[in-house]
Parts: sequence; structure tokens; C-alpha cells
Amino acid sequence: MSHKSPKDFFAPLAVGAPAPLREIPARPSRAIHFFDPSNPKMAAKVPDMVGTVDVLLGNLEDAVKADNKLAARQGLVDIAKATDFGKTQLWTRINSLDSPWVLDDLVTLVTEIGDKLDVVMVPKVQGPEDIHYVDRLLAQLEAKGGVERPILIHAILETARGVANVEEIALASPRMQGISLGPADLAADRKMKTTRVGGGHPGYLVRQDPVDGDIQGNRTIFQQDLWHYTIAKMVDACAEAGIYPYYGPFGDITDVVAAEDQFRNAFLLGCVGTWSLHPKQIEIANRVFSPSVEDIKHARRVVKAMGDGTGAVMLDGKMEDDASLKQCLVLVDLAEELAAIDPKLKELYDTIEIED
Ligand SMILES: CC(C)(COP(=O)(O)OP(=O)(O)OC[C@H]1O[C@@H](n2cnc3c(N)ncnc32)[C@H](O)[C@@H]1OP(=O)(O)O)[C@@H](O)C(=O)NCCC(=O)NCCSC(=O)C[C@](C)(O)C(=O)O
Ligand SMILES: [Mg+2]
Repeated sequence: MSHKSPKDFFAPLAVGAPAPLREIPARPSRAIHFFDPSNPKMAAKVPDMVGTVDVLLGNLEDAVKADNKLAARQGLVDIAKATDFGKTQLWTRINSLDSPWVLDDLVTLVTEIGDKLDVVMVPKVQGPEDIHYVDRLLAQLEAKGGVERPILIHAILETARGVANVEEIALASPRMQGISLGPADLAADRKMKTTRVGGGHPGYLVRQDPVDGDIQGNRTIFQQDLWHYTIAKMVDACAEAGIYPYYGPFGDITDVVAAEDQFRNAFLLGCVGTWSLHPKQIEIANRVFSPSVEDIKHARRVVKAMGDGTGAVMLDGKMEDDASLKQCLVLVDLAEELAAIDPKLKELYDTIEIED
């Protein structure tokens, strides 16, 4: 296998394309809100959603009817041209690389609205070769369209081969911004026997041992997380590459409680955000992926108690040291990033008083 030199890795892939970024900026992206630009009712809501959600994503792939593919592409161009997105990011999900639409998706979007598009989400990524293809094409189109900053790439992990190659995918290009779980396609590709879009399954469980040998007796069951292995693997791949992991879709729109649980599991495991498929999932995602007041209060106390950041101290009967401080700094840094774009959170975090 041939490797690129570090020098070439950070060189533009087309004459006239912008230089790749050395680091992917930590822009808040708690909810990536999906809309179908060919659906007039949804499209009409998008301008008013600016500022209420970190990312608005014009979806062109699955969930858009085949007959509406061209209308969705054009609808996204029209919305992007007519809207000032402020601090809200604009992403798209293009059609899959083996589809008849994807080439025109990329050509049209980059040349028409490349200056407004922050991230291109690529579905069903199988390996680094898929990222290399999009990488070169984006560079050519950026050069053609005079785009001045590189458009980033986000991969969806939704095939068994993609999961097997996740580390290589994460490291495939300096454009890689992050990776999301695609639980529905992944389940089908793996031949899992589920029929839901993300979330748990009541049959996937561990049962308490029989009490006094009574097998038929009342035994507590603990439902397990079907996605733990994949999310953990994705989080490690993203952390190694310096990019951002995301949960993905939770299809039971009415079950806001289980959606919140799934999102929180992902947050605790290292994800920075999730998808929102319906307006009511935005508030859940924004809340879950923002550190709580209690977390920030505790984190700031540890930072204060640790002084120069070395050694060990006792706080409330617990040992704190260099490593627990680093965990606290993850939360403190995230709170600062979020406060910079969310005035309500800034106010909330600013009013926290730290005890000794
Ligand atoms: C579920 C659906 C059909 C329910 O749509 P509905 O109209 O029946 O729902 P509603 O509750 O009646 O909607 C209330 C209002 O909100 C609007 N609305 C509703 N949703 C949105 C939205 N997203 N953005 C903006 N507005 C929205 C809707 O138009 C309506 O407007 P109205 O009050 O004027 O009548 C609809 O919400 C929807 O189509 N959401 C997006 C679905 C989507 O993008 N799916 C693809 C991502 S998941 C995926 O692909 C899997 C993956 C990763 O690939 C893999 O695991 O393999
Ligand atoms: Mg899918």
C-alpha cells in the first residue's frame, strides 16, 4: 500500500482549490437537523429555524422520493441562496456514490452554493477510497467555483465494511469532519433482525439469575444497547483522527424519552451531537449535548482545586488528579464553545457560583 507524505496530505488536490485545514474547528453541532428541500412545508420552515439549531442539513438521499431528487437539489440551492445562516451551519447529505444523482449533486451544489456549504455528508461509506473520490472531486469543483475555504466531509457508518474500515475512513483526508452512525442501513447490511431506525429492542437483554432456583419467578431484565460496540469503535476512530463523532437518527419521533436516553448514552461515550428528524427532537439534542449546570459546577471546582493542574487533592471524599482534571476540562471547554453561540447557555453558565 502506498502512503501519502504528510506534505502531500495537506496540499490541495486541484490547482486553485483552497488549502486543506490542519485542524477541524470545534463548531457546535449538537443537532444536525434534516429537512427535505423538495417538501414545500418543510422548506418553508427552514429560514425560521436559523439560530435555533446548530446545523441545518438539506437531505438529498434516502427519505427523498426518487421522483423528487432533482427538485430537492434545486430546492436546496434556492434556500441556500436566499437565506443568511449566521452562525448556523449548512450541510447536505448527497446521494450515495453508486446512485445516478450524486455526480450532479456535487457539481451543482459546489458550483452554485459552495461558499455557503460547510459540510457534505456522504452516505454508505465503505472505505477510504470513497472519501478519496469525493475529496478530489470537491477540490476540482471548489477550484472551478472559486470557493475560498475547503468544504468538509462527514461519513455515515452504515455498512459492515464501513465499520470494519472506520479508522481508515476517519484518517482518509484532512477534509474529514466527522462520522455518524446509520443504524437502519447498518442493521440491514449486517442482517440484524431489527426493524427500527436506531434505539433499543426489548428482546436484546440480560436477565437476572433465578432467585432460589425459581426459573419462572420474577427476574429483573436489563435491556442492552444494540449500538454500544459500533458507537464506541466510531468514537475511538474519530478521537484518533481529531474529528467528531455523532449518534445519528432516532426514528421513533413520539418516544421523546427513549430518544433522550439514546442521545445521552452517545454524549457520555464521547459523541458531540446527534441528528434531528423532526422539529421536536432539536430541543432534546440541544439539552442533552450541552453540559449540565451540575457538571460545569463540579468541573470548575476541580479546576480551581487543582491549581497548577498537577498532583492529587481530596474533594468531597473523592480523589482528583491530573487525569480527572483533564476530563473536567473537556466539559469546561465544551461549555465555552457552546456559550459562544448560545446566549441562553452563556447566561446559565455565567451564573454558576463555585464553592470551595
Ligand atoms: C418523519 C416525518 C415524515 C414526519 O412528518 P409529518 O409531517 O408527518 O410530521 P408532523 O408531526 O405532522 O409535522 C409537524 C409539522 O412539522 C413539519 N416538519 C416535520 N418534520 C420536519 C423537519 N424535519 N423539518 C422541518 N419541518 C418539519 C411538518 O411539515 C409539519 O408542518 P405543518 O405544521 O406546517 O403541517 C418528517 O418529520 C420527516 O420526513 N423527517 C425527516 C426524515 C429524514 O430526513 N429521514 C432521513 C434521515 S434518517 C436515515 O436516513 C437513516 C440512515 C441514517 O440513513 C440509516 O440509519 O440508514
Ligand atoms: Mg441510511
